[in-house]
Amino acid sequence: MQTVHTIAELRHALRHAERPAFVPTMGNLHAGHLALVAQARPLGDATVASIFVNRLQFLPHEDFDSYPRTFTADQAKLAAAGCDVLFAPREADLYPEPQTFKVQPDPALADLLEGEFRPGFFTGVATVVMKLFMAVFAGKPQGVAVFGKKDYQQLMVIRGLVRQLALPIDIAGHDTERAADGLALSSRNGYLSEAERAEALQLPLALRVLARDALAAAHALPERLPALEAAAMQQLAARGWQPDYLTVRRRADLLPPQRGDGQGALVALGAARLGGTRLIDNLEI
Ligand SMILES: Nc1ncnc2c1ncn2[C@@H]1O[C@H](COP(=O)(O)OP(=O)(O)OP(=O)(O)O)[C@@H](O)[C@H]1O
Ligand SMILES: CC(C)(CO)[C@@H](O)C(=O)[O-]
Ligand code: BAL
Repeated sequence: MQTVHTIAELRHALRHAERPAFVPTMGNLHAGHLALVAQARPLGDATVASIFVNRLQFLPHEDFDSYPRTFTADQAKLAAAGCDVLFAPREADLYPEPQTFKVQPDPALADLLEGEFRPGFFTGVATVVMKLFMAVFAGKPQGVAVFGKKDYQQLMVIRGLVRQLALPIDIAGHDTERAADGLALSSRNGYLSEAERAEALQLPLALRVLARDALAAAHALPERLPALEAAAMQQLAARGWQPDYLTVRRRADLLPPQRGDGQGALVALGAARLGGTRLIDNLEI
C-alpha cells in the first residue's frame, strides 16, 4: 500500500486507475471501516481510503481536538485489508486557504435530525467529500465510493450530491457492522467507560422497541407515532441518557411517515448522549 499526503501525490498514485473505489474515513479504524474496504475492493481497479478529521464538520464545542488519531495502527489495518492507496492529507493539503466556497446540501434533508443537533454538519461533510471526490476521481471516466449506513442521513446527503451534480461516481451503502452484543461499531465507542459500554446497548434496543411499536401501530402511525417516540426518549432519559431524537421516518426523505406509507419504507433513527459521548444508530424497518 502506498501512503500519500498531497493531492498531486494521490493523482500520481492513481494515474493508471480507470475506476477507483474509494472509502473516506476519519481514521481510528475498526471492523466497520474495514468491511467498507472489503466491499470496495472488487468494485474498482484501485482501492483508495482516506483518513482526514475534517474540522469543517465539527461545532466549536464538539470533539475535533480529542477525536482519536491512531495513524500508524490505521495504516497497518488498511494495508492488511488490501487497500492500494491511503490518502492522508494534512489540513494544509486539503484547506490551503480558508474554505469560503462550500457545498450546501438541500436544507430539507440536511437541517433535519443530525443537522438540527449539529448545525452546519452536512455542509462540512458535503464540502470535504466533494474535495475528496475531486482529488480521487478527477479525470476518471467513472468511480465508486462506499459509505456506511450507520451514518444513514450522511449517505442520503452524499447520494443527493452525486445525483444533482451528475458526478460520475456510484455510491454504495454498507450495512452497519455491530459488536457481538448488537452495539454499532463506532470510533466514539472508545470514549465509553466499561459501565457506559454496557449501557450503550440500550440505544439499539430502544430503536428495536420503537420499530416494533411503530409496526404494531401501523394502521394509525401518523397519529400514534409522537407518543411512541416520546416514550422511547423518556425511557432512555430515565436511564441517564440525554437523547437528541428517537424517531421513525420515511427512508425516502427522512420526513415523518404519512398515512399509507408502507412498512418497508420506514427507518428508526436515534442519537443520544451517554455521559460525554454522543452515539447514533438506526434500524431499517
Ligand atoms: N459500524 C459501522 N458499520 C459500517 N460502516 C461504518 C460503521 N461505522 C462507521 N462506518 C462508516 O465508515 C465511514 C467513516 O466513518 P467514521 O470514520 O466517521 O467512523 P465512525 O466509527 O462512524 O466514527 P464516529 O464514531 O466518529 O462517527 C462512514 O461511511 C461511516 O458510515
Ligand atoms: C465522510 C466523512 C469521512 C467526511 O469527513 C465523515 O463524515 C465520516 O467519516 O463519516
Ligand atoms: N461519522 C460521521 C462523522 C462525524 O460524526 O463527524
